[in-house]
Amino acid sequence: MGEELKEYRGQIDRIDDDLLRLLNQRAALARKIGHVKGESTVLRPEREAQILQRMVRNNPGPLPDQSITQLFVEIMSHCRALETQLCVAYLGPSGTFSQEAVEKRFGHAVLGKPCNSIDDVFHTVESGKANYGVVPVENSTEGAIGRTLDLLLQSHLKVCGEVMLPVHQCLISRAAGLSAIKRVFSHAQSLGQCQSWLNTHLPAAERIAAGSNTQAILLSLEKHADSAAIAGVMAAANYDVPVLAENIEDDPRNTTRFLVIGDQEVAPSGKDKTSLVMSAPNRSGAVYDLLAPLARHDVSMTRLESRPARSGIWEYVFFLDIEGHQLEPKVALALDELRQAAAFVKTLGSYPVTT
Ligand SMILES: O=C(O)C(=O)C[C@]1(C(=O)O)C=C[C@@H](O)C=C1
Repeated sequence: MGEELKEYRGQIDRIDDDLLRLLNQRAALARKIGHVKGESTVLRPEREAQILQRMVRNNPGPLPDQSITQLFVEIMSHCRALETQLCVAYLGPSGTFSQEAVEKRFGHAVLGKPCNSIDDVFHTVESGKANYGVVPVENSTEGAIGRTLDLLLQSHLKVCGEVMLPVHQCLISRAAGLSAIKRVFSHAQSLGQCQSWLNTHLPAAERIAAGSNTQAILLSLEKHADSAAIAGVMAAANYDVPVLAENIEDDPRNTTRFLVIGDQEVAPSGKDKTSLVMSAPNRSGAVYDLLAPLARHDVSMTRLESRPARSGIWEYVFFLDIEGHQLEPKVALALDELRQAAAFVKTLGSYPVTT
């Protein structure tokens, strides 16, 4: 037993020495690439997506694909930081799911900049105080985040990527137990994601919407004997509040999709999607006419969301995600025809698909 352990640990030490050498060789190359790129953009989402796809495709195991992805996100994060340290704005404070989304996409070698609101994330990136921003755009249980859609319509920023984050909610409190809880604070989205659980386990508790889940924790701590908050485990740990119940979201597949926004047009990766927003002229069959060019050129639509246009009552704009990059010939043709059929079209960006 002792000999076997020593032998295996010896092998691990030799592999770690190799890894150390190889990681530094990789980092030195990234630094050289940084010099070749000069003043141009350091982050290349298409290249990072291709690296991750290739590593997953070639993964022989036993490490699961998800672990390989996480490891290479971190490796690229640290290599990228030798070229320049990126600043990424997100809906704060720290401990929110938005921060988790930043770490999932960019790794840990970036400077996170917590902002007070989604508007603030957009302003921070627009004014150059951060290189990128990460904003929630839809949740699988609660649907679209309207404010993000409205701001995408107004802003000159582009969508440079997406992050899918499984969201697991916890009931956290310093109260003695569930029976002591008279009120539950959380962001309206999180309260919505846990409605059935709350109806069953805390039917009499008042539900109070807060600006963020972290703010909800702070509010609940002011009256800790009879208050609770709904938030993620990371936020619970940050504030050292006991978790009374885990995975209380109504749908265990509950996922929030975030968008990466920035002042950059992303090149094709080979597996991309394009987000756009458009409005239809006010006549019968107009929406059908808008979608016909997509069907004609065999471009699949993965999402269609309508939103009040704010230019007139009962007028709408439509947010679409379509498969493919806007530079791919069939997508470009479909978009050209769409521009002729629509009253207004704005391409929000093409970016690599993630799962
Ligand atoms: O290939 C590049 O352009 C690099 O800068 C290297 C690298 C990497 O670590 O592989 C780092 C940052 C970019 O976003 C893409 C890839």
